[in-house]
Amino acid sequence: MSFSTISVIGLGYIGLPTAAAFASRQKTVVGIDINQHAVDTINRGAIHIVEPDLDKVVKTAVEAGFLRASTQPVEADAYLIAVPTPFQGDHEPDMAFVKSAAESIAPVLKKGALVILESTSPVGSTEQMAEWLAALRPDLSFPQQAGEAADINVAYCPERVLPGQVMVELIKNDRVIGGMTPVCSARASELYKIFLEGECVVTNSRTAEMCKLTENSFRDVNIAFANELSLICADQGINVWELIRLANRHPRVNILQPGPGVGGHCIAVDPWFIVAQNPAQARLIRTAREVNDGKPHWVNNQVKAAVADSLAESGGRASELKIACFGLAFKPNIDDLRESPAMEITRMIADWHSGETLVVEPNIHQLPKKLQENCQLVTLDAALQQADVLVMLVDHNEFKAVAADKVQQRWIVDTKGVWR
Ligand SMILES: NC(=O)C1=CN([C@@H]2O[C@H](COP(=O)(O)OP(=O)(O)OC[C@H]3O[C@@H](n4cnc5c(N)ncnc54)[C@H](O)[C@@H]3O)[C@@H](O)[C@H]2O)C=CC1
Ligand SMILES: CC(=O)N[C@@H]1[C@@H](OP(=O)(O)OP(=O)(O)OC[C@H]2O[C@@H](n3ccc(=O)[nH]c3=O)[C@H](O)[C@@H]2O)O[C@H](C(=O)O)[C@@H](O)[C@@H]1O
Repeated sequence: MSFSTISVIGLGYIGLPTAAAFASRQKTVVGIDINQHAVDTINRGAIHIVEPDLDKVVKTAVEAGFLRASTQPVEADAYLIAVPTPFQGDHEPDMAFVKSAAESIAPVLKKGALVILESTSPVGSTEQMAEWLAALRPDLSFPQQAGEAADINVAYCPERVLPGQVMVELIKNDRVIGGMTPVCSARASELYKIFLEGECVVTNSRTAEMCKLTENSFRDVNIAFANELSLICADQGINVWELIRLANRHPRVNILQPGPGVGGHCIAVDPWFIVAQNPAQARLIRTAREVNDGKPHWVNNQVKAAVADSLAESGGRASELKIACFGLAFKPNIDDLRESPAMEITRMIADWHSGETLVVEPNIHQLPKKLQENCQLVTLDAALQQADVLVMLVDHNEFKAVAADKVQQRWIVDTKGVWR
């Protein structure tokens, strides 16, 4: 059965680009979201999130009548679920959004439909989702009971696009396709081939779930290695950036970059899904999370030490000393402040520092609420002129463009090796 109507459930950073990609290939796409503002914005041909080039694709698709958004699920040939999968409590996966998305489409499911879970999920989630659907639709057969002959096909197809490059990677990346049966995989591959230039690589749903978690855990563990090195080097009086540059000259060594910690809502979250399901085995993955989560506290202590040294030297008062934090985003050259270690560090500093805390973030126009009370958003030049202690948190291009010899301050805590 071909796909005339495709419905994407959850129109955020993943769902909206995916919906727009199908619509740009002249498929009728109905995007569903519980957020009325998102739905209204999309129906106006605009977007409610920041991602390069997404606005143009959405505008064209909406104007051409291929994409519309709604809060009400509709009958479709294929459903792609891209709702949040955060953690709760002691880093346990929270599957409530996936459950309610499944419950919302169950009444409109028709024989022959394909349901794909795209949300990053613990192993076994796709089978669980199929159970939820089956319980609500006893009139239809599902792969867990009927195998290849099922009325409904179900697959897990994780997304691996890099924020900031979504519109390119969505089309070009290879895609892991984890069907609950080979027929489910074949239909899911057929669906993605509508816009995909990368390859569809077929496996089962549990392996596909683990594959997504593995990719992000691999990166987290490798960043933790770099972050651990930065702590060791600080104690040993070694420049960690030079050290990594030298070590990476080895043909089989490729160390990532240390920083203020790991941010965003994926790499700092997904490894916990492996730990939650495999607490005894996932020792390295847990430790990597702890190393990366510990880095903001270490940076905060470095800033405290720099302030103490600066005051000891100048004999000045803490309340007269200005600290400038450079960058708030969770990584360079974006405006996304969610789960950002730079934000966390700035907030910690502003909490204990009795003098002014200046913030430079070229990608925003207003400080987030949490910082409005005791921080001040200033320009790069103003911060460089006024501050006594500099804290480099994000290697935005604007900061890298400032030559190190133009930075006069003696007290610099540089988590990205930009000026030190
Ligand atoms: N953002 C990223 O870079 C990547 C995210 N992922 C994964 O994709 C999934 C979605 O992430 P994002 O798009 O970033 O989240 P998001 O928060 O940007 O968007 C999720 C959307 O789902 C909507 N929603 C929540 N419950 C709903 C329901 N029951 N029915 C309809 N809509 C509902 C929300 O209102 C929101 O608009 C997560 O599992 C995430 O881990 C995977 C790869 C990359
Ligand atoms: C394995 C992998 O590269 N996963 C990607 C990742 O996107 P995300 O933007 O979160 O990743 P990122 O660029 O590594 O940044 C994560 C965090 O790690 C930090 N970071 C990154 C690289 C590095 O050498 N050092 C470092 O400290 C960044 O500053 C940031 O705070 O997670 C995405 C996701 O799953 O949401 C995934 O789709 C992307 O492909």
